[in-house]
Amino acid sequence: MPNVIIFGSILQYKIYLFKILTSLKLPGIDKLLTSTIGKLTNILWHDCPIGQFERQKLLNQKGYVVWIAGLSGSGKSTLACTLGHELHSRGHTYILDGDNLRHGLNRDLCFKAKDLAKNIRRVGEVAKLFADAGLICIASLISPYRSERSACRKLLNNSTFIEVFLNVPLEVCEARDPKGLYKLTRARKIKGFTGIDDPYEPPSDCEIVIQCKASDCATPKSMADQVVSYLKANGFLQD
Ligand SMILES: Nc1ncnc2c1ncn2[C@@H]1O[C@H](COP(=O)(O)OS(=O)(=O)O)[C@@H](OP(=O)(O)O)[C@H]1O
Ligand SMILES: Nc1ncnc2c1ncn2[C@@H]1O[C@H](COP(=O)(O)OP(=O)(O)O)[C@@H](O)[C@H]1O
Repeated sequence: MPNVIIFGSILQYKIYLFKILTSLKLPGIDKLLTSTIGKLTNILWHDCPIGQFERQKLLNQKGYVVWIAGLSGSGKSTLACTLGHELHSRGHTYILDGDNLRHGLNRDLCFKAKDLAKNIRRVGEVAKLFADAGLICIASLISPYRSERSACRKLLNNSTFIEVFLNVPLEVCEARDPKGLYKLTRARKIKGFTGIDDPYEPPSDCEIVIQCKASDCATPKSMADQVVSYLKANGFLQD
C-alpha cells in the first residue's frame, strides 16, 4: 500500500510539472515533454498508479516470459501446452502460440523475412504486456532470427525472458510432419519454408536447450519438467 501512495504522489507531481511547463508556452517545450518512438513523434507515456508491482502482489507471483523457439514440428506447441498444464496449479499462465496468433493479430503477415521479423517483434511486445500484467507468458513460435529473439529479450530487460530452444534435428521434424508442410515444401508447393529454403538461426546463449536426437527424444512431460526445474532453481517458482 505505501508503494501505491508513493507512486501516486510521484505521478501527481509529474502531472503538475507537466501542466506548469506546458502553461509556460516556451518554444520547443512540447519536444522536451514528448518522445520520438520509431516513426512517431509527440508521444507521451501515460503512467497509472497501479502498476506491475501491485498486480504481481495481488496475484502473488512474478510476471515473466518463457519463449519456446524451434523448427516447425519440433514440439513447441506440445511443450507450451504441457508446461501450461504443469504450471496451472502454481500460477496464472497464458500461451501465445505462433500458429494461433496468425489466425488473428498476425493474420496480415506472411513468411517473408520482413514479415517474420514483424511477427516476432509483435509477439515480443504482447508477451511483454502479459508479463507486465503479472502473468507467466509462454510464447511458442519458430522465431528463426537471432536478432529478433534478442530484441524481445531486451524488451523484457533480460531478467524476465527465459529462452527455451527445442533442438530437434530437421530430419526428425520432417519425419513427424503433422501438417504435411514439409512434404508440400519438398514438392515445391511451398516456397521459403523455415529450415528448408529459409534460414533458422539457432541460439548461442539461451537459458534452456532441450536436445532431441533421432531415436532419443524426451517425452513432453519430461521436457516440461526440465523447464519447471530451471524456473524453480532460478527463483521464478516456489517449491
Ligand atoms: N513458409 C513457412 N515457414 C514456416 N512456417 C510456416 C510456413 N508456412 C506456414 N507455416 C506454418 O506457420 C507456423 C509458424 O508460425 P510462427 O508464427 O511460429 O513462425 S515465425 O516465428 O514467424 O517464423 C508453423 O507452425 P508450427 O509448425 O507450429 O511451427 C507452420 O505450420
Ligand atoms: N517430445 C515429443 N516426442 C515425440 N513426439 C512429439 C514430442 N513433442 C511433440 N511431438 C509430436 O510432434 C509433432 C509436432 O509437434 P508440435 O507441438 O505441433 O510442434 P510445433 O509446434 O513445433 O510445430 C506432433 O505430432 C506432436 O505430437
